[in-house]
Amino acid sequence: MSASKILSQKIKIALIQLSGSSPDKMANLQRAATFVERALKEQPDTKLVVLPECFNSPYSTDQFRKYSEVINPNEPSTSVRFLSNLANRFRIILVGGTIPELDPKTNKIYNTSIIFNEDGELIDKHRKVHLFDVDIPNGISFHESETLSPGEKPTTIDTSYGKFGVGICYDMRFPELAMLSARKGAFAMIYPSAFNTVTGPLHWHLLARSRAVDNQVYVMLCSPARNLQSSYHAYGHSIVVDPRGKIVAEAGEGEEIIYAELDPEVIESFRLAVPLTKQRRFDVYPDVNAH
Ligand SMILES: NC(=O)CCC(=O)C(=O)O
Repeated sequence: MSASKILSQKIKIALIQLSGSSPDKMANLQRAATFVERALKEQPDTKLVVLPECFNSPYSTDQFRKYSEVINPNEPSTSVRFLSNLANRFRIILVGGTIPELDPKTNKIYNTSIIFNEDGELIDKHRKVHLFDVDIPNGISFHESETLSPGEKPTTIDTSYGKFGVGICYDMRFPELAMLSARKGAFAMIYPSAFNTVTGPLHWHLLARSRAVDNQVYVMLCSPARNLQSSYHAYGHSIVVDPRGKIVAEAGEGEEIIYAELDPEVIESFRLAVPLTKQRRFDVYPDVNAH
């Protein structure tokens, strides 16, 4: 597939690094709306906006069920209705961070990203596939699986600009999701995220740049701002990396919006110069699925 088809035209994007969420869901949604409005005032051509992981609920395993919502496009829940209106009002594609999702059939809870088009339609959702379960001595212990269940499928979204893949935070450690989306022709991987202050300095930039270089796609990681009053200290540093592995925008640790323009020419020229897709040797590694 030619790169001009991968991304049909230049697109301006914004990542909103919101402060770590307060216990008040409605206040968190309103704050997200204020920042989206600010982004569109500062950069009126912005067409795609990303919010962080768990932007309207505490990032805490004992709180996920309490804040969970049933995601049903026919009966929109609080967050779905709010984000749908926001996307429609500003005519943007909105990757609405993540919210805890309750599946009413199974009573399971998922960490789920909901994605809206410019008309405010819920076009897809991604349930976090790889749960953040770690024990780092003298560092951090966190076990999402205490209350969350893992998603069961990769997610690639079709838009008027082309396709992008969605993963959630810890998902970025597993190259397979990005690889699958890239092979379907995605121009970018988007990860609403909330790394912590132990693993963030070690791996955040490395993983963003690796997924970009592996797949020659743009990579966007959107974090909450660091809030030392909350139980979980997010790393911040929301970041946009281009298909060459170059960091084109990066936030600090506080509340901030970062902007970037994704350019099909950057994808096309780098793929021509370093033609990885043509050079793959599935004859040498036939166990790796070519599709
Ligand atoms: N919210 C998460 O998935 C955190 C992932 C993380 O911090 C990591 O090191 O991986």
